Parts: sequence; C-alpha cells; structure tokens
Amino acid sequence: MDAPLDSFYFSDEDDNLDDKLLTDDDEHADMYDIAGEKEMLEEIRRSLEEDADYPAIKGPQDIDSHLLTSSAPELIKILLVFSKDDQQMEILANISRRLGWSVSVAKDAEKAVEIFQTRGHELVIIDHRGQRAVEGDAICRAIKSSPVYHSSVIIALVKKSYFINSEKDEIVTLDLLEKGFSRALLECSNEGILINELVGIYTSSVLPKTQLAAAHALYLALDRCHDMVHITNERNILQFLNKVTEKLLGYKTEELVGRNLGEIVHYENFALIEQQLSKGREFEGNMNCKRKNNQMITINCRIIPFCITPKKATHYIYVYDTLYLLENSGPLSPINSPLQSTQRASILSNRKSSDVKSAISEGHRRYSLQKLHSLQLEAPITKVITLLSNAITETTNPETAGQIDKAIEILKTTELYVPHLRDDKIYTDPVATDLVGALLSASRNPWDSRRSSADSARLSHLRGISITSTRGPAKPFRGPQEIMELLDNSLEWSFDIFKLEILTEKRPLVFLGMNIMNMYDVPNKLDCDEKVIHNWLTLIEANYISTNSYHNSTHAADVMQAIARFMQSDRLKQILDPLDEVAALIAAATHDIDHPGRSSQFLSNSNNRLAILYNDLSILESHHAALTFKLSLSDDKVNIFKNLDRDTYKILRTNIIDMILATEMTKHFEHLARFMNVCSLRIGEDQPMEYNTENVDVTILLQPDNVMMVKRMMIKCADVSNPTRPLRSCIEWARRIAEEYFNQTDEEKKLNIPVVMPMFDRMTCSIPKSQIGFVDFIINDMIEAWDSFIDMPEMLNYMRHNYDKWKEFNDQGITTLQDIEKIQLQPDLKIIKLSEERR
Ligand SMILES: Nc1ncnc2c1ncn2[C@@H]1O[C@@H]2COP(=O)(O)O[C@H]2[C@H]1O
Repeated sequence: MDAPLDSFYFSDEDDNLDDKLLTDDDEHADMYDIAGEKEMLEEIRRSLEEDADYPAIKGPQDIDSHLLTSSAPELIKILLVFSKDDQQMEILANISRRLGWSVSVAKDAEKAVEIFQTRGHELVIIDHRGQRAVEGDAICRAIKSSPVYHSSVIIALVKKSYFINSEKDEIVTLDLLEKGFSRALLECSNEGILINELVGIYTSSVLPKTQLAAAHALYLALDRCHDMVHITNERNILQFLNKVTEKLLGYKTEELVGRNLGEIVHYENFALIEQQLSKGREFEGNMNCKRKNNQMITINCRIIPFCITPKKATHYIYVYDTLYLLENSGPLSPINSPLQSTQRASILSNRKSSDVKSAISEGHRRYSLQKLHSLQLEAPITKVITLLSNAITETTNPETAGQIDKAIEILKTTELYVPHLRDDKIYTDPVATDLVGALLSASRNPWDSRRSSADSARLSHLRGISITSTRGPAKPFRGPQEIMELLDNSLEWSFDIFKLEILTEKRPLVFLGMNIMNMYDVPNKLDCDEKVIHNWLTLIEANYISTNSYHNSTHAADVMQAIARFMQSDRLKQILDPLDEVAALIAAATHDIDHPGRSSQFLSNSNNRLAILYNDLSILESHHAALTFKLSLSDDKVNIFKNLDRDTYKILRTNIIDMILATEMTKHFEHLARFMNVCSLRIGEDQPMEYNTENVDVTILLQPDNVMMVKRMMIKCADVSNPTRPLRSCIEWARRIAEEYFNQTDEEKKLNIPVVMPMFDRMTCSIPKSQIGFVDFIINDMIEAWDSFIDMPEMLNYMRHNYDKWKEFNDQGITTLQDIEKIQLQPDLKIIKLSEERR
C-alpha cells in the first residue's frame, strides 16, 4: 500500500453534479499536450516572482492570486485519464494549468500507459465514476505495472455517491487502495474547491513522494561516496550500511543489517561515546573495525546523533574517513570490490573510463578557473595556478590536462608541505597503523599553522654573528676513571649510552653533557663558567622524570650525543656557525624535559593542565621549551645565558625553541618534505636516495631559512635515531618505548578515556612489528635523506641490519616484552660493529 487514503466531501450545493457532468460527451482528442503551455508557465513564474503573499483560495477568482506566491506548488506533470472529454476533465485540466502544471490527457489504458512511459507523471487522475470504475481499475493496474512507474500518486475520480451509498460498515476506500489508487477525489464542478483539493493532494501526497525519490537518490549517493557510513538506531542496531562497508570490511550488507554495531566496531570506551551522543553532541575518534577475516583496521570516525522526534536521538550516523584507504587498493584487493567497477563511471555509464576521467578533469578545470578569476588578491601561488591553467588549451592531450589539473588541485591545498603517506605504504598491520596514526596525526588542529617565512626572517641576522669571549679554552671535564674512558668515545655512533647510564647511576646527561659542551667549547661561547654549565645540566637532568622508561635523561643524553656526532660532519661544519652549534646542543639536552611519559593526545584527553595551558597545541613541546627557559633563568647559578648580550640571547632563544618545537611528530613529514625539496633529494625508483650535490648551491643552504631547516632536521633525526644504533641499544630503546606506550594504554583504560593506540596493549602487541612499522613509515626516508646529506653510512647500515633482525624476530614468533627481555639475555646476540663503509 502506498499511502493512507484521504477523501473529502462536497458541500450541499454540488449535490446534483454527477449527472450533469456525465452527460457531457465529446469523442475527439484522445490526448493533447497543451499548446502555448510554455508561454503560460513563463507568465505564471513571472507573477510568482512579483508577489510573495500566499492567500487562501476561496474560489476561482482567487486562483490567480494564489499563484502569485513564492511557495506555490512546483511544476509537476499531471495525467488525466478520461474516456470522454467531459466538463469535469476540462475543469481539472484548466486548474492544473493554472497551477503551472503540465497536463496530458489520455482516453484509454493503452494511450495512458504510452504517455505515462514517456513523461513519468507525478500525478495521475483516472475517471472512476460509475461504469467506468472497472476500466479505471485496469488503467491503474497498467500504469503501476509500467516499468517507469516509481512513485506517482494515482487518484480515482469518483462520484459523490461513491461514499454515500456504501453499506454502513463498508470502508470503500480500502477497496480503492487495494486496487492501487492512493486516494479518491470526488467529482466537483467548483474550481475553487477543486484547486484547493489539488493543492492538498500535492502537499500531502505528491511532495512526500518526490522527497522520497530524492531520498532514494541519496542512498545511491551514499553507496557511491568514499566514506563508510553506518546508521544505527539508538540501541546501536545497524539499520543501514553503505556499499563501502562491503569493500572495506568484507561483509555483505545483509550479513550486518540488524546486528549490533559493537560486533564489528570496537571502541575502548563506548560509554563515553554514549554520554556524548545522549547530550546531542557529535563524537569523533579512532574506531577499530573488525573485517570479516578478523583483521582489524583503525579508522577515524565521526558519530552524529540524529533525532526524528525532538529531544532524544533516534539514530546514530557513523561516518568513517576512509577515502585514503579506498584510494589504495593494496591489501583490500582480494575482497570483491563493487566500488572499483562502478566508481564515478556509473554516473556516465556509457562512457569509457578515460572519457569519464577527462570529463571530470575538464569540469574541475573550469571550476578552478572560475574560482581563480573571482579572487581579488593575487598571491604568487595564484599566479602559478593561473599559468598552469592557461597552459591547458583545447588541443592539450587529455592525459597532460589531467596531470596539470591534479597539480593545480594540489597547489590549491593550504598544507602544501604536509605529505600524505605513499600508496604503497598504507595498510600494513594494525600495530603500525596505530603507531603512525598516533604519531603523525594525533594533535593536528584545524588551525594548525606552519611558521611563516616572516618568522624565519627574524632569524636572518643570526648568520655571521660570532660570540666574543674573554675566556681561554675550556678545561677537559674530569670524572671517575671508567666514565672518562667511556666518554673518550663520546663522538662515536656506537657509543654505549646504557653503559653510561649505569656508570653514572642514571645521571648520563650531566656527564656526557659536560664532556660534549667542553668539546664544543660552549663555556667560552656562552662566556660562562664551566661550573654554571655543570649546575645547569644538573638542574635540567633533575627535571627529567627518571621513572619514565623511555623519556628520561638517558634519552636526552642520547639525542645530545647524536647531535654532537652529526656536527662532526663536513657538511654541517660548513653550514652551522658557533651559535647554531650551541643552540643545537642546548635544545638536545632539554628537548623532552619533564616529559610525563604520556603523549600530548593523552594530556588533551585527560584535560591535563598543560593541555589547558597550551590550548591542545604542541602541548608537550611547548612545555619542554617553556620550562627550559624558566629553569635556566631562575637563578644566576644556573643561568647559562646570563652574560650574553640581548640580541645574541634572543637569537639563541629563538633557535632553541624552534628546534624543540620541531621534534613534534605531527609535523614530521612537513619538515621532511621541505628538507628534501631544498636539498634536491629524490627517492629513486628501486634505488637509494641521492643527494644531488652538484645541483645544490651551498649559498642556498646558507640562507637563514634553510639553515634553520637543517637544524630542525638534525634534531629530528637525533630524536628518533634509536633504530639506527647498534642492535643491542636498538632493542633496548624499543623495549623502553613499548613499555611506556603500554603504561599509557593501561592508564587510559583505567581513566576511561580514549585509548590513543589500542594496539599497544602489553598482552597482545608485537614489538618487532611495531619497530618494522616505525622504520617503514616514519624514519626510513628521513634517515636515508640525512645520510645522503651528511654522509653517515653507519646510521643507515645499522638501521638496515636491525630491520632485518626485527623481521627475523617476528618470524620466530617473538612479540611481547618478556620475549624481548629473553633475547636481551642471550650473550650470543650478535653485536656487530658495522663499518662506515656503505653496505
Ligand atoms: N623505536 C621506536 N619505536 C616506536 N616509536 C618510537 C621509537 N622511537 C621513538 N618513537 C616515537 O617517536 C617519537 C618522537 O618524539 P617523542 O620523543 O616525543 O616520542 C617518540 C616516540 O613516540
């Protein structure tokens, strides 16, 4: 059944109408499309624009004024099926036209179906009076069984006596409904009454059906869009899933509808989601979706509560951000993929895919140009886009045009230096996905801004400044014998930081720090007593949290040692001036000071005071930088900056802060992309990355912006260099970071806050897999680039050797912390000192 049947009754004055109307008999014109219809519609539309009032229609005299409204029924097509052109039909045709509708008339079933098939009328009125009822039923059936029938409203025009003469309890309308009519319309010669009726029918029956048809189109759009969408009721029972679900999760829609969403989508704290949704608020977070083959994928998802009735949500709409997964067909390809075949091309189904591509590309181009030309301001990037756009002419081959369009689209994004993961790098195992997701996108903010070149300009006067000192060369730092012997190798890449940690009873930063500061002549450069530097290092080390397994002062010392080693390279000696070196060493020593052993995202999720203080922006890095200066300036005994003139101090401070902030991993690829661009580094196909020394002008590298960029890259590489150290150190760092991640996960569960990296669960996480993922996704390209730049093959050699070892461990089924600790006990764990030769 289509819709409830309504009917209405005539007033007394129309009592004798039946017979009057039925006496009219006209044999001609079985069908006509109204002549002059267009002109008339134009006229009506014009009048609609002139008057916005919407008076009630009381009689024919009001019809025109009714049409002078902005909310009159829109243009629809009406089909009148009357075997004879009687007066009733004339009236209906007449008022339909006045309403601005397009009128067709047919005399019999065959003609009615024929016209209906070509025009697809939204409204059909069939003469159902008296003896014509039987034929009327047949016409209704015929129209309904027509292949183009979709959601038209079919009305039976009945005699007034149709209702009056029925038996007491007989509901005659049911009879009509069963035959396929939507409702009855009583014959009537009063135009005022009829036009009100038609408007009523339009509003109550035709309009909802056209809206329903639009809803069907929306379903199609949902199936063709790239986001995965799930709709549940308020008890989380799945009501609707779009087709992307089949592709991504591997289930058929029928297998999931009616099931509880919790069976396939896991979130650590559903109670939190419900709490948000019940307040009518949207929720966003990483959901773990279980595919049919039990593999888990972590996908960012927005949940929107939807209320049919006011106050309480009746449905929840889950929209998963899956475009990037779908664009990469990699590991999903084994799954039957309906999208791949129908994607986009379905709209233009008769065209070859290349045609489709170029049509879309052409559309985009025109749109881009329109947008571009409407811009009042012309920035350099706008000029570039205009040049590129103009390069496409009618004769440009479609492939080239497509590539230029793509380039234009990329240039139009605001985050030009935020690369996306390469297609071949998406979708390994969930541990890697978790780690990458948390490190790279954790606290990205909508208004996240890159520091501008104006900021860099502030540093431009840094070049060329030398620090004058009244002091002689610094005395070598002295300490217990064994420590001193170890520190003799403090510039070697294989330096054993963990041995130093033990020998110094967890004070490696003071010992190594003093050694390196003296080596780089920092007391002289800062014009400050060695004792002040010692005090300062002691204070800084004391402000690292020694109970953190990873982010403690040993990590700070390790990063400082890496930087000291990097700065021995000819390349950096060429680029960095003395103040740069001092800034780099100070930044290394302090870059994680007071790290709580939890990520910025954790602090944000737990409403930590630091998250509040820094508005969720670079929370940890801002804290490290701020605390560094707060402590350093707190007392003359520790103030290593005390004797610097104002300008030098400002420059040093800016540099230190910049380097500490550069360690924020959410900006990782942004920094890397800039570095690779400036240094002409290319990732060759199947070949190691090459530093194109011939093409890079050193004077370009010496530009203040680029020196800053090199320093950022230097501290970044040092910060995550642990997988490039000798195997035993590499394993110990991996164990320590895993332990810290696990502690965070434990605490998140305890506090009932979102679990940032659910895969880092101490019971289930594979540490080798996490390391393979970390190298593959985060550091490999950067270390290759850095090695090419400063020529340090030992880093790369260790990284590759360790990587192979993690793969071996993985193959041996080694996963947990306990497994790793067992390996560490093996004395025969081959510790190779890799040569500096290229492997
Ligand atoms: N070996 C590793 N495995 C996984 N993650 C790491 C490893 N080394 C460093 N990291 C991550 O990289 C991040 C770099 O910045 P942070 O020191 O703040 O925190 C560090 C860790 O989250």
